[in-house]
Amino acid sequence: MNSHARRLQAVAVAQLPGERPGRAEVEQAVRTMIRWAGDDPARDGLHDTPDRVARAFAEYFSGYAQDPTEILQKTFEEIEGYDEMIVLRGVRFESHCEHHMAPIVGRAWVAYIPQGRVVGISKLARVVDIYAKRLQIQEKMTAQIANTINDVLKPEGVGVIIKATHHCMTTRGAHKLGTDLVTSRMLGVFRDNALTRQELLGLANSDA
Ligand SMILES: Nc1nc2c(ncn2[C@@H]2O[C@H](COP(=O)(O)OP(=O)(O)OP(=O)(O)O)[C@@H](O)[C@H]2O)c(=O)[nH]1
Ligand SMILES: [Zn+2]
Repeated sequence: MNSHARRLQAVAVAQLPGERPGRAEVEQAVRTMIRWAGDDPARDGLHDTPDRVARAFAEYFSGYAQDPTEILQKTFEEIEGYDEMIVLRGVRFESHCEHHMAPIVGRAWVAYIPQGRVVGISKLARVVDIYAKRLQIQEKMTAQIANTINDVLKPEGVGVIIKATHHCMTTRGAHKLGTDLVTSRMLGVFRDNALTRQELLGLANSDA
Protein backbone atom coordinates (compact mmCIF):
# COMPACT_ATOMS: atom_id res chain seq x y z
CA MET A 1 0.00 0.00 0.00
CA ASN A 2 1.46 3.40 -0.90
CA SER A 3 1.53 6.30 1.55
CA HIS A 4 -1.48 7.98 -0.08
CA ALA A 5 -3.63 4.84 0.29
CA ARG A 6 -2.43 4.44 3.88
CA ARG A 7 -3.48 7.99 4.68
CA LEU A 8 -6.93 7.47 3.15
CA GLN A 9 -7.34 4.32 5.19
CA ALA A 10 -6.30 6.24 8.29
CA VAL A 11 -8.95 8.90 7.58
CA ALA A 12 -11.66 6.24 7.36
CA VAL A 13 -10.50 4.16 10.30
CA ALA A 14 -10.07 7.21 12.51
CA GLN A 15 -13.84 7.65 12.51
CA LEU A 16 -14.71 4.05 13.36
CA PRO A 17 -15.04 2.99 17.00
CA GLY A 18 -14.43 -0.67 16.08
CA GLU A 19 -13.13 -2.70 13.21
CA ARG A 20 -14.77 -2.11 9.84
CA PRO A 21 -17.22 -4.97 9.13
CA GLY A 22 -16.47 -7.24 6.20
CA ARG A 23 -18.52 -7.57 3.04
CA ALA A 24 -20.21 -10.85 4.11
CA GLU A 25 -21.41 -9.25 7.34
CA VAL A 26 -22.87 -6.29 5.44
CA GLU A 27 -24.68 -8.52 2.94
CA GLN A 28 -26.08 -10.59 5.81
CA ALA A 29 -27.39 -7.40 7.41
CA VAL A 30 -29.20 -6.52 4.17
CA ARG A 31 -30.81 -10.01 4.09
CA THR A 32 -31.98 -9.41 7.66
CA MET A 33 -33.52 -6.06 6.66
CA ILE A 34 -35.30 -7.71 3.72
CA ARG A 35 -36.73 -10.41 5.99
CA TRP A 36 -37.75 -7.73 8.50
CA ALA A 37 -39.53 -5.83 5.69
CA GLY A 38 -41.52 -9.00 5.04
CA ASP A 39 -39.89 -10.50 1.95
CA ASP A 40 -37.74 -13.51 1.13
CA PRO A 41 -34.08 -12.64 0.43
CA ALA A 42 -33.64 -16.01 -1.29
CA ARG A 43 -36.17 -15.40 -4.05
CA ASP A 44 -34.80 -14.76 -7.52
CA GLY A 45 -35.42 -11.03 -7.73
CA LEU A 46 -33.74 -10.36 -4.39
CA HIS A 47 -30.85 -12.81 -4.71
CA ASP A 48 -28.29 -10.20 -5.85
CA THR A 49 -29.75 -7.35 -3.81
CA PRO A 50 -27.36 -7.58 -0.82
CA ASP A 51 -24.42 -7.27 -3.21
CA ARG A 52 -26.06 -4.32 -4.97
CA VAL A 53 -26.85 -2.59 -1.69
CA ALA A 54 -23.26 -3.05 -0.48
CA ARG A 55 -21.98 -1.49 -3.71
CA ALA A 56 -24.50 1.33 -3.44
CA PHE A 57 -23.45 2.03 0.15
CA ALA A 58 -19.80 2.06 -0.90
CA GLU A 59 -20.75 4.83 -3.33
CA TYR A 60 -23.09 6.75 -0.99
CA PHE A 61 -20.48 6.81 1.76
CA SER A 62 -17.26 7.04 -0.22
CA GLY A 63 -16.49 10.36 1.49
CA TYR A 64 -15.18 8.66 4.64
CA ALA A 65 -12.13 7.44 2.76
CA GLN A 66 -11.25 10.86 1.34
CA ASP A 67 -9.47 13.75 2.97
CA PRO A 68 -10.91 17.17 2.00
CA THR A 69 -7.87 19.06 3.28
CA GLU A 70 -5.64 17.16 0.86
CA ILE A 71 -7.88 18.16 -2.06
CA LEU A 72 -7.22 21.85 -1.33
CA GLN A 73 -3.44 21.62 -1.11
CA LYS A 74 -2.70 22.64 -4.71
CA THR A 75 -3.11 26.41 -5.08
CA PHE A 76 -2.30 29.07 -7.66
CA GLU A 77 -0.53 32.26 -6.61
CA GLU A 78 -0.14 34.11 -9.92
CA ILE A 79 -3.42 36.00 -9.63
CA GLU A 80 -2.33 39.64 -10.22
CA GLY A 81 -3.61 40.66 -6.81
CA TYR A 82 -7.13 39.34 -7.44
CA ASP A 83 -9.00 39.91 -4.20
CA GLU A 84 -12.69 39.89 -5.12
CA MET A 85 -15.32 37.31 -4.31
CA ILE A 86 -15.11 33.91 -6.01
CA VAL A 87 -18.43 32.06 -6.08
CA LEU A 88 -19.07 28.56 -7.34
CA ARG A 89 -22.84 28.43 -7.71
CA GLY A 90 -25.31 25.58 -7.55
CA VAL A 91 -23.04 22.59 -6.89
CA ARG A 92 -25.43 19.66 -7.00
CA PHE A 93 -24.87 17.03 -4.36
CA GLU A 94 -26.46 13.89 -3.00
CA SER A 95 -26.11 13.01 0.64
CA HIS A 96 -27.89 10.90 3.28
CA CYS A 97 -29.29 12.04 6.59
CA GLU A 98 -27.74 10.51 9.64
CA HIS A 99 -31.15 9.99 11.27
CA HIS A 100 -32.93 7.91 8.64
CA MET A 101 -30.20 7.29 6.04
CA ALA A 102 -32.63 8.83 3.56
CA PRO A 103 -31.38 10.95 0.64
CA ILE A 104 -30.68 14.64 0.98
CA VAL A 105 -30.51 16.18 -2.50
CA GLY A 106 -29.52 19.77 -2.98
CA ARG A 107 -27.17 22.45 -4.17
CA ALA A 108 -24.33 24.29 -2.52
CA TRP A 109 -23.04 27.80 -3.19
CA VAL A 110 -19.40 28.06 -2.18
CA ALA A 111 -17.75 31.47 -1.97
CA TYR A 112 -14.48 32.85 -0.70
CA ILE A 113 -12.38 35.98 -0.95
CA PRO A 114 -8.78 34.91 -1.53
CA GLN A 115 -5.71 36.10 0.24
CA GLY A 116 -2.83 35.72 -2.19
CA ARG A 117 -3.81 32.35 -3.66
CA VAL A 118 -6.73 30.57 -5.22
CA VAL A 119 -7.66 26.93 -5.61
CA GLY A 120 -8.85 25.12 -8.74
CA ILE A 121 -12.64 25.51 -8.81
CA SER A 122 -13.30 21.79 -9.25
CA LYS A 123 -11.68 21.28 -5.85
CA LEU A 124 -14.46 23.29 -4.20
CA ALA A 125 -17.00 20.91 -5.75
CA ARG A 126 -14.92 17.94 -4.60
CA VAL A 127 -14.92 19.21 -1.02
CA VAL A 128 -18.73 19.46 -1.17
CA ASP A 129 -18.92 15.86 -2.42
CA ILE A 130 -16.53 14.45 0.17
CA TYR A 131 -18.68 15.79 3.00
CA ALA A 132 -21.92 14.91 1.18
CA LYS A 133 -20.83 11.27 0.81
CA ARG A 134 -21.07 10.72 4.54
CA LEU A 135 -23.96 10.46 6.98
CA GLN A 136 -24.95 14.05 7.53
CA ILE A 137 -27.18 16.70 8.89
CA GLN A 138 -27.26 19.75 6.68
CA GLU A 139 -26.08 22.22 9.29
CA LYS A 140 -22.97 20.15 10.02
CA MET A 141 -22.18 19.64 6.34
CA THR A 142 -22.49 23.39 5.68
CA ALA A 143 -20.13 24.19 8.53
CA GLN A 144 -17.63 21.47 7.58
CA ILE A 145 -17.28 22.77 4.02
CA ALA A 146 -16.78 26.36 5.16
CA ASN A 147 -14.43 25.45 8.02
CA THR A 148 -12.22 23.28 5.81
CA ILE A 149 -11.83 25.95 3.13
CA ASN A 150 -11.12 28.52 5.82
CA ASP A 151 -8.54 26.37 7.62
CA VAL A 152 -6.63 25.31 4.52
CA LEU A 153 -6.75 28.39 2.24
CA LYS A 154 -6.81 31.00 5.03
CA PRO A 155 -8.77 33.43 2.84
CA GLU A 156 -10.32 36.78 3.86
CA GLY A 157 -13.61 34.99 4.27
CA VAL A 158 -15.74 32.02 3.30
CA GLY A 159 -19.48 31.77 2.72
CA VAL A 160 -21.34 28.52 2.13
CA ILE A 161 -25.07 28.28 1.45
CA ILE A 162 -26.89 24.99 1.01
CA LYS A 163 -30.45 24.41 -0.17
CA ALA A 164 -31.61 20.82 -0.01
CA THR A 165 -34.61 18.54 0.02
CA HIS A 166 -34.69 15.91 2.74
CA HIS A 167 -36.42 12.75 1.62
CA CYS A 168 -36.96 11.79 5.24
CA MET A 169 -39.51 14.58 5.43
CA THR A 170 -40.86 14.55 1.88
CA THR A 171 -41.39 10.82 1.25
CA ARG A 172 -42.00 9.67 4.83
CA GLY A 173 -42.75 11.07 8.28
CA ALA A 174 -44.05 14.62 7.89
CA HIS A 175 -44.62 14.08 4.10
CA LYS A 176 -44.06 17.74 3.27
CA LEU A 177 -43.32 17.57 -0.45
CA GLY A 178 -41.95 20.81 -1.91
CA THR A 179 -40.05 21.91 1.18
CA ASP A 180 -36.37 22.60 1.22
CA LEU A 181 -33.96 23.57 3.96
CA VAL A 182 -31.61 26.52 3.60
CA THR A 183 -28.48 26.74 5.74
CA SER A 184 -25.45 28.98 5.64
CA ARG A 185 -22.08 29.38 7.29
CA MET A 186 -20.32 32.74 6.99
CA LEU A 187 -16.74 33.25 8.15
CA GLY A 188 -14.34 36.20 8.10
CA VAL A 189 -15.54 39.13 5.97
CA PHE A 190 -18.74 37.28 5.06
CA ARG A 191 -19.63 37.27 8.74
CA ASP A 192 -18.31 40.75 9.60
CA ASN A 193 -19.37 42.73 6.54
CA ALA A 194 -23.11 42.92 5.87
CA LEU A 195 -22.59 44.12 2.27
CA THR A 196 -20.34 41.17 1.40
CA ARG A 197 -22.84 38.76 2.91
CA GLN A 198 -25.71 40.43 1.04
CA GLU A 199 -23.82 40.20 -2.25
CA LEU A 200 -23.47 36.44 -1.80
CA LEU A 201 -27.06 35.93 -0.66
CA GLY A 202 -28.23 37.92 -3.70
CA LEU A 203 -26.22 35.67 -6.03
CA ALA A 204 -27.66 32.56 -4.38
CA ASN A 205 -31.25 33.84 -4.44
CA SER A 206 -31.06 34.76 -8.11
CA ASP A 207 -30.41 31.09 -8.80
CA ALA A 208 -33.01 29.56 -6.50
N1 LIG B 1 -31.78 20.02 11.77
C1 LIG B 1 -31.84 18.99 10.90
N2 LIG B 1 -32.77 18.04 11.05
C2 LIG B 1 -32.79 17.04 10.17
C3 LIG B 1 -31.92 16.94 9.10
N3 LIG B 1 -32.23 15.83 8.39
C4 LIG B 1 -33.27 15.28 9.02
N4 LIG B 1 -33.63 15.99 10.09
C5 LIG B 1 -34.67 15.82 11.12
O1 LIG B 1 -34.17 15.02 12.14
C6 LIG B 1 -35.26 14.72 12.99
C7 LIG B 1 -35.09 13.38 13.64
O2 LIG B 1 -36.08 13.38 14.61
P1 LIG B 1 -36.66 12.13 15.37
O3 LIG B 1 -37.88 12.61 16.09
O4 LIG B 1 -35.59 11.50 16.16
O5 LIG B 1 -37.01 11.13 14.16
P2 LIG B 1 -38.44 10.58 13.70
O6 LIG B 1 -39.15 10.00 14.88
O7 LIG B 1 -38.22 9.68 12.54
O8 LIG B 1 -39.18 11.93 13.29
P3 LIG B 1 -40.03 12.33 12.02
O9 LIG B 1 -39.08 12.55 10.89
O10 LIG B 1 -40.71 13.61 12.43
O11 LIG B 1 -40.99 11.20 11.73
C8 LIG B 1 -36.51 14.87 12.13
O12 LIG B 1 -37.22 15.98 12.60
C9 LIG B 1 -35.94 15.13 10.72
O13 LIG B 1 -36.79 15.97 9.95
C10 LIG B 1 -30.94 17.95 8.96
O14 LIG B 1 -30.09 17.95 8.06
N5 LIG B 1 -30.93 18.96 9.89
ZN1 LIG C 1 -33.68 12.07 8.14
